[in-house]
Amino acid sequence: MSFFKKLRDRMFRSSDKIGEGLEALVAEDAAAPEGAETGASEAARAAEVAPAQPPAAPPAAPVSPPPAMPQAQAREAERKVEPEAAKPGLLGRLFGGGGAAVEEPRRLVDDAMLESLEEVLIQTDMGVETSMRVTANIAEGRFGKRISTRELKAALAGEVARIMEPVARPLPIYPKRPQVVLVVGVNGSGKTTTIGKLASQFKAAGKSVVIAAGDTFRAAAVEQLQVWGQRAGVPVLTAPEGSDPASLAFDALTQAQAQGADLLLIDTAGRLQNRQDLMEELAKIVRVIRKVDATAPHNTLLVLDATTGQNALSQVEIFRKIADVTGLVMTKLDGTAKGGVLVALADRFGLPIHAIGVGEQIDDLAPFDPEDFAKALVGQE
Ligand SMILES: Nc1nc2c(ncn2[C@@H]2O[C@H](COP(=O)(O)OP(=O)(O)OP(=O)(O)O)[C@@H](O)[C@H]2O)c(=O)[nH]1
Repeated sequence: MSFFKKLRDRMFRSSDKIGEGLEALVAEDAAAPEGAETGASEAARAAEVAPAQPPAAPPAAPVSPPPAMPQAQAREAERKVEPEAAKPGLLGRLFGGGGAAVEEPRRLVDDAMLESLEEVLIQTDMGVETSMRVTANIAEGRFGKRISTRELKAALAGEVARIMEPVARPLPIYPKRPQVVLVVGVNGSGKTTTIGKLASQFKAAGKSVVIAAGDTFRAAAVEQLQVWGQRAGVPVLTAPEGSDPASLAFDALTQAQAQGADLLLIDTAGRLQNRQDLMEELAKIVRVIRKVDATAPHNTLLVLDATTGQNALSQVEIFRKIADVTGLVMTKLDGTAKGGVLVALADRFGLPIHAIGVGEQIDDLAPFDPEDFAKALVGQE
């Protein structure tokens, strides 16, 4: 299965939420009583969009309404189109061509519609600021026109992809051996799983990988890494429970160097309850590994759990203060209604998003593709 298909299938809750929200938003207007929303200011705004459009005279021929037409006028034109659309010719019906004449429901892009759109986006955890910016961009050039769900989804996917494009960068691979990747993030965000997946994928790509189980406070995390290591055929260096993670990182880097390994992945603890301790622990790991290689760590990956929604934003803020975060991995995009938080993250911090996780298996981690993500997020086929 392609990763896009998997992403689209598994991001069902986000896509459902946005997709259904957009359909409801368009349908709302289609179901509204004729002319109900046609206020003076709206007509004026619509006229502003298309100053050359004569405001009152309906078109003589039954053609589709020009998009910038005031609402009442547009509806009038639509009514004239309907009888044609409802009666496809015999040949058309025989060969299934009749369906093409069925008009898609459309909604006027006005203030009320844009407000509803903003709400739909906020519900997916895109955040207020980003939702407002995206909505404003959607409005540009479309205000006063009538838009279908399909067009709205395409426009939205385009906007999301545009925001995400600059941050979509795979984990950079340097000629430096071993390349040291420090992996940070709160407990349960998916650090261990991500390290396991990365190790397996790099190993499968022919790289030699070493893992350091630096969360020495959680025996379960160490065991989990050992399982991943066995599965991937990658050595996992461990230390006794409660011992100094910096000392383990030092040993691991020395060993990785001696082995001529390509990549050293260092897991870390994620206890944010005591931020000061964690800060000191991470700073010490960095200090100590720099005794072996002054340029290490070459990447500091922050692993974020998509299901935490807006909380991911504050985690980035905190971890940027305690570690020199160079890139993000977003896990658990499967089964969350909060996938929009990735857009907020990109918009707010501009940190590279290296990979996304959509499940617990090795191949459920893939480089971040902005267009696939945007399409999956808005439920576009
Ligand atoms: N559905 C889903 N589950 C995931 C994904 N990534 C990780 N998980 C699960 O999330 C849970 C926590 O993942 P861990 O990798 O243990 O997280 P951690 O950050 O290492 O947590 P600690 O070991 O407590 O520090 C596990 O049950 C994983 O299987 C993902 O992309 N999708």
